[in-house]
Amino acid sequence: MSSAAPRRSWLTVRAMDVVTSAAALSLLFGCVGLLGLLLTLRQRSRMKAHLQDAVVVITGATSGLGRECAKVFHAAGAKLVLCGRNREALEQLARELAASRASEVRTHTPSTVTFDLADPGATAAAAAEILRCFGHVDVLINNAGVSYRGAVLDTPVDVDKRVMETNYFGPVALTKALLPSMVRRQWGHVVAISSVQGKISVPFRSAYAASKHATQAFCDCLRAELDQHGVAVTVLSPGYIRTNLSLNAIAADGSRYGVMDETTARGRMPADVARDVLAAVGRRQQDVVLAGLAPSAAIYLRTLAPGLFFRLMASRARKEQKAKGS
Ligand SMILES: NC(=O)C1=CN([C@@H]2O[C@H](COP(=O)(O)OP(=O)(O)OC[C@H]3O[C@@H](n4cnc5c(N)ncnc54)[C@H](OP(=O)(O)O)[C@@H]3O)[C@@H](O)[C@H]2O)C=CC1
Ligand SMILES: CCCCCCCCCCCCCCCC(=O)OCC(=O)COP(=O)(O)O
Repeated sequence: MSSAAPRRSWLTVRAMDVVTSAAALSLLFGCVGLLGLLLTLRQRSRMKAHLQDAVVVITGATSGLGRECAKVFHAAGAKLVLCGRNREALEQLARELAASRASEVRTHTPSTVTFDLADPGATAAAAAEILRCFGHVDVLINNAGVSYRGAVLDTPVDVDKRVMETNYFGPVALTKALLPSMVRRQWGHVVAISSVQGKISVPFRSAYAASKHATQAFCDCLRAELDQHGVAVTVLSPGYIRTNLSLNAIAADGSRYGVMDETTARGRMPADVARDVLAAVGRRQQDVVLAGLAPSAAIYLRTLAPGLFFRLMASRARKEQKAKGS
């Protein structure tokens, strides 16, 4: 007599195995997808919570990237302290932002603090004034900066110092003046608007590239030291942006360069870069390059094949020198 239990063929058993495995895999992928979605949603809501009502200080808010950062952080609900040298331009921007109704979130009337980052005597008083605006600082965005155009051979060291004062020593002094209050609260965020030229140096930008490399190095040390105090550090390294940077650049003889370079004119719109800055700050990212393929590849080339990178830069220097001569 044969058994009552139905006998399954080998093929049926394999097919059932495959179906079971596929179902398990789908469930697994589904769970991973759902987890990813939940994490993204949590990150977004944290990002919003992080910036809503956060006190955000922006240096160099009078023009270019700083001005656009002011707009996007204001629209995200941040309490802004706008810094710069031109009081009237800062107050005008604060009035414009206060009057704008382009946000769904609760917004705040910005405060302004006027000071020159290149004046070492001004920083302590400026930091105290910044702290008085809203009582503390959550995010310091060191954005103000000046570029430089010239050959090392033609440039007196005074010019190097001026660039370093604005791009490096000023922001370092301001950061140090605001850090104790962040450490006391075990919360804060220092952001540096560096440049692709903080990672690679291109000819005829010695003072500028040096100031941005110094910024990167300072921030990398700062990040390591302040992690234990709840203070985050973000270095953003943009490529060319369509601003007044080249117009305002310091020439080798110390004068204003005063030319809108083609590279600058063809750069990204500052409003787009500002949105990337907002996202990186919201996520408390550590190091972000905001540049296209060629500059990003050049950064890797500098590390992986330095000899080749240096040859390319030397040839670029010869070409530029020749073009200037003709
Ligand atoms: N444009 C570009 O291609 C790129 C720019 N960056 C960086 O972006 C940042 C912003 O520059 P960007 O918007 O392009 O250029 P802008 O020249 O348009 O803006 C520079 C800002 O810095 C301020 N500033 C300059 N010197 C001082 C100082 N001594 N004290 C206080 N504030 C000062 C200016 O204020 P004031 O009105 O008083 O002059 C201005 O608000 C800079 O750090 C720059 O290096 C990085 C990569 C590419
Ligand atoms: C494996 C292939 C590698 C290809 C490498 C090609 C090398 C290309 C060189 C690219 C140099 C990019 C320089 C970018 C500079 C830049 O974006 O700077 C941003 C600024 O801060 C602009 O300031 P500036 O005052 O110089 O206008």
